[in-house]
Amino acid sequence: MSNPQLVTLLTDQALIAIIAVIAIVLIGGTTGLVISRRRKAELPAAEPAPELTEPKVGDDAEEPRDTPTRTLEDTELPEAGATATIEKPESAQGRLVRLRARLARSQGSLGKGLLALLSRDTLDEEAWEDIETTLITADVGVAPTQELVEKLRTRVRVEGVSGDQARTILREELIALVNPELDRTLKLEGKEGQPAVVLVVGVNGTGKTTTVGKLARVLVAEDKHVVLGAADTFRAAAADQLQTWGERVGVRTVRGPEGGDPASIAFDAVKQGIEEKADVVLVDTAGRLHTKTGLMDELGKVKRVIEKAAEVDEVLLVIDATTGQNGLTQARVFAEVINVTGLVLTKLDGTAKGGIVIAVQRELGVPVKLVGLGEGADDLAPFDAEQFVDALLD
Ligand SMILES: Nc1nc2c(ncn2[C@@H]2O[C@H](COP(=O)(O)OP(=O)(O)OP(=O)(O)O)[C@@H](O)[C@H]2O)c(=O)[nH]1
Repeated sequence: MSNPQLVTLLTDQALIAIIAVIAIVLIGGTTGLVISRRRKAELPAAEPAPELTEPKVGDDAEEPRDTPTRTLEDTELPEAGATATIEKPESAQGRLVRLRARLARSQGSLGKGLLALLSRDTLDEEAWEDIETTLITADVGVAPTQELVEKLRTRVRVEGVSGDQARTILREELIALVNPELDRTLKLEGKEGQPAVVLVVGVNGTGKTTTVGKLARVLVAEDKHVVLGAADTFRAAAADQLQTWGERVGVRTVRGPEGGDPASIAFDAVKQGIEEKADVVLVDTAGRLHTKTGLMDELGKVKRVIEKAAEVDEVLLVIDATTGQNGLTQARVFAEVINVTGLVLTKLDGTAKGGIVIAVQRELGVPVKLVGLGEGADDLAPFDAEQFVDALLD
């Protein structure tokens, strides 16, 4: 093969190879482009970047739910048969045994302190002064303290304090001071087939709503048909709180709009109680103590309006045992504006100053009928003078 022929042949072959390579590259590139276009078309359109703004005070933390929240007024009592969630409250007897230990724990230092002082070998003036101080510190009050010390002195002089004598003397004199003669039963017999009406009053935070809830449980445990009246319209959450207590034991709560007229809610609750042939209507009230006249107007009106439907059988004044003299002063104001028939001392578990039982009864001339010994649902017990003193000395 001559040289020029070889060059022509090479050029033709090279040309064919170059064309083939270009064709492959073109086909491959077009396919890649089509696939990549398709992929792009499948992706959702990019969202526009959100505008970032700083949250302001009052903004909702979440989007509001599109279903409206059910109002509590709509809540009905569970259907008969759907009672699985309804609790069975503890009986009064059961709770007394359990709570006595708690009372002894909180008040033990008072009783034991007194006993130790009284059992000293020599009961000199200093020892008697220490006894007085112990009693005053435990909120027994000045007059009852002096009275008790006088009686103890006389008995120790006459009977001596040997052996168990100190305990016996102290027990008897403390029981006398707490006064076992007082009638502490709750008046729960309504007139002429009507429900008994119990009005619960007291300063904010003393434990009124809790006491109404706990008392409902005591009554339900005694198979009583109870209706609750949420006439504390001052504190927004009070009616919800009461309704929750009621629902737990299958008891209806009559409530009104927030800030509504307490007297009209109390009246509606009593009317509901009459319609349902309830045994007891318990009415929770607000304890605003801004002015004595304001309080008198409000409680007076609640009572008067209820009495258009039924008699008020009990007015229970709730006192926080931890507030000492302050609580006593407030209690005095309530007793001046409404005829209190019984006292409830709450939070006795939170203080060693059980002497307030004695002071407050003396001060108001009204018996302590119930004591609160904890935040638990069944931590309310009927008050009993002997059991109280025994718990002090245990
Ligand atoms: N430790 C203890 N706490 C109690 C007792 N009774 C009530 N409390 C607590 O006291 C607080 C106030 O109780 P509430 O029942 O809300 O008081 P309230 O008097 O109704 O208050 P207002 O509705 O504001 O008038 C709550 O935290 C209760 O759990 C008790 O006997 N012992």
